Amino acid sequence: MTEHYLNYVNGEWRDSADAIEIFEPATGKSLGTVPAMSHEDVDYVMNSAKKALPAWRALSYVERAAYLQKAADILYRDAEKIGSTLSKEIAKGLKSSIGEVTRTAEIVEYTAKVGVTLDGEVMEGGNFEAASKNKLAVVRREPVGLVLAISPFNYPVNLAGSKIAPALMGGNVVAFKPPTQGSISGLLLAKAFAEAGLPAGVFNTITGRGRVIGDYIVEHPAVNFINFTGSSAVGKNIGKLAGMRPIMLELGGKDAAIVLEDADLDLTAKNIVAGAFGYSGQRCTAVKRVLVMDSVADELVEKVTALAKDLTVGIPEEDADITPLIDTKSADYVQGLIEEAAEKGAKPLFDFKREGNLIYPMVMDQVTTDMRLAWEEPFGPVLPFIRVKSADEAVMIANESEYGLQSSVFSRNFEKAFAIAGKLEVGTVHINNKTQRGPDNFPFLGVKSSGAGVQGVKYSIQAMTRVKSVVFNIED
Ligand SMILES: NC(=O)C1=CN([C@@H]2O[C@H](COP(=O)(O)OP(=O)(O)OC[C@H]3O[C@@H](n4cnc5c(N)ncnc54)[C@H](OP(=O)(O)O)[C@@H]3O)[C@@H](O)[C@H]2O)C=CC1
Ligand SMILES: O=C(O)[C@H](O)COP(=O)(O)O
Repeated sequence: MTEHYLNYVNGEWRDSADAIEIFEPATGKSLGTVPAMSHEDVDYVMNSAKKALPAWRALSYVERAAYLQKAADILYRDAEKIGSTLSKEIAKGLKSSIGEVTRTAEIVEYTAKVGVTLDGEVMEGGNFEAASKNKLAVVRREPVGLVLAISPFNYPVNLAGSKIAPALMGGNVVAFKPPTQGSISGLLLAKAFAEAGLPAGVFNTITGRGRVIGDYIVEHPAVNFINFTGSSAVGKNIGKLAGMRPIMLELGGKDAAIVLEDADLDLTAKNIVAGAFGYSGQRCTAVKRVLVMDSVADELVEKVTALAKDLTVGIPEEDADITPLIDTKSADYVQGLIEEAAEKGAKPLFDFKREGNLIYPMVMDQVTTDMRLAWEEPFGPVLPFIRVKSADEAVMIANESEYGLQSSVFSRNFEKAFAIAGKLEVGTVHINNKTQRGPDNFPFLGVKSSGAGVQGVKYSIQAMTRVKSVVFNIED
């Protein structure tokens, strides 16, 4: 018998009339069931959260930080337990899954530390005009209210913690909807917050299929801020439904690694392989295309292929580098991109191999801009090489993407790399390193179809709070 997990609402574990069964992607075995919340269940979550808001926002920063520190300690303690379920639920290598939980604990702990240093300010009207010299503004940050946090399947715990902790630190109450494939792990994360003793209603969970309850929770009038990570399609829909309410969207990407003639090719190859194939390419920040100068393309392709050949393929428990993709639809999509590119003349450097949803790593050379693989996000273990004649051509192709999450530039010429970084339409450029979100105190954002708003501990707290000024008019 597998376990039936419950939602955490208003300080209690609650069931719903319907349930969803969660299966392990790697084995097809049942991992347990979670409630499928109805609209009435959702209303109860939102009402409970709203009731808890006044007392929570009235607490001092140090009091809220103490709750977060407790939650972080519990997450450190339970990292292996939560990580082993997470590994099964989303077919992520066991070590990386435990690492995801530990990284979440680190974010929660750091949020508690940074939160207590964020001060308001006092402003003098006389700095603008002499006539206002008697006006003094006390500018402080206030919570936005009820934050709806929605995380994706590939980081169900970490991309939840990185929203929940800054929201709570800012004095907000939270309704957290984990991805369905990842909801058991999301509810285990909730257990840590529950054990930390947060007052009832401050933190709540909502499980249910996004396509069934997604629009309802997003449009819910009680919600004041939507903090979402996931696909661009769902994100754009949320943007439309949000109306005047502020949002944070972290969406898809097609991150390019631009490799110049003078790059250290060993370092470049190592970074490209780690960046492209980590968690089988199911990362928004994965290296999703290489734009390499013709003159060094052969050598780089050879080095990348040699490293990719050594990637281990298998099941998450064995910590294989490449594990089965999250579902059949995703695996079919990746296969379709590979086949279309091959039909149009791209050169697969390995034999295509697929067992169920397990796709073996694939490197494709001679990919050109008429192929879908040059533009679409596979979210799987396939790495296209596009050969270019100049840095300008690389920048042009990089910027033609509908996405704008991150890019890498590999070069020994720092000035040249810096100049290229300035031309790339993305949120972050990494010089001589793979694209990646962390360290988690850095700003993390996407432009164009890759998102809206800025994440990163301090930035997330700022995004989910707003300034309020009280102006004193002082008699002479
Ligand atoms: N830029 C970034 O930081 C990141 C971006 N991503 C992107 O996310 C995608 C993969 O994640 P995936 O989970 O498949 O993305 P989805 O967009 O399918 O789902 C993300 C979350 O949204 C929920 N959801 C689905 N439909 C709705 C709706 N109508 N309204 C509200 N919520 C809804 C899902 O629930 P349910 O599971 O129940 O459907 C899930 O919790 C990739 O495109 C990837 O690039 C991923 C991680 C980081
Ligand atoms: O979901 C994603 O892919 C993450 O936001 C990327 O995080 P990472 O670069 O740390 O894997």
